[in-house]
Amino acid sequence: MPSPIRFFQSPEAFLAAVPRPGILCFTNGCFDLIHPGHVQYLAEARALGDFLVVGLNSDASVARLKGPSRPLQDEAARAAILLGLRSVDAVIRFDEDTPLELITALRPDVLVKGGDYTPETVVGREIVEGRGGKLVLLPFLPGHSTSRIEQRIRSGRGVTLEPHE
Ligand SMILES: Nc1ncnc2c1ncn2[C@@H]1O[C@H](COP(=O)(O)OP(=O)(O)OP(=O)(O)O)[C@@H](O)[C@H]1O
Ligand SMILES: O=P(O)(O)O[C@@H]1O[C@H]([C@H](O)CO)[C@@H](O)[C@H](O)[C@@H]1O
Repeated sequence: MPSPIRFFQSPEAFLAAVPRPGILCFTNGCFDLIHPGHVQYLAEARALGDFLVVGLNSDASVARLKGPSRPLQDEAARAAILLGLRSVDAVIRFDEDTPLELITALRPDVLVKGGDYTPETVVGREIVEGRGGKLVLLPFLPGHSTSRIEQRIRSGRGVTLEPHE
């Protein structure tokens, strides 16, 4: 029996397919090259409720946000890798520059981002808190970023040759 489709192309498709869980947690991002910081924070995000939805930037959205060298993996691949994590229950693609429309439609109980953000820089915080939900910023795992991995690849220098900070 194939696993149920868990990569949705819109919030409407998700809402039509998935009964409202108890506590719905939501986070979003590009998730181009998954690293330990992603894995840790997504596991912690899932533990905040009963269901974790990840809003995933489309390829065009990532390119606008991170530059023409990105994404390094297309949205289908990025979604497949996220859905391979036990902590991720569903992925919803969004093509806009921000997940505001997605968050407005989804009405999550918990909005989650990593510690590289502040409450003032998290899109959707007012929507979620205005409906009685909460924003949670999870600890940032230092030394891990997709950009850093990309830089290593482009420089031809692996971790053993990386200048020590
Ligand atoms: N090291 C980390 N520890 C914890 N959370 C992280 C870490 N890096 C990114 N995140 C979180 O992962 C989500 C997706 O971020 P993103 O895909 O931009 O990762 P990134 O590694 O920062 O990528 P890039 O270097 O391209 O900006 C965001 O919510 C962000 O807060
Ligand atoms: O992967 P990123 O760059 O952490 O994800 C971005 O997050 C932005 C964030 O939600 C702002 O609070 C979002 O606007 C952007 O579209 C990316 O998802």
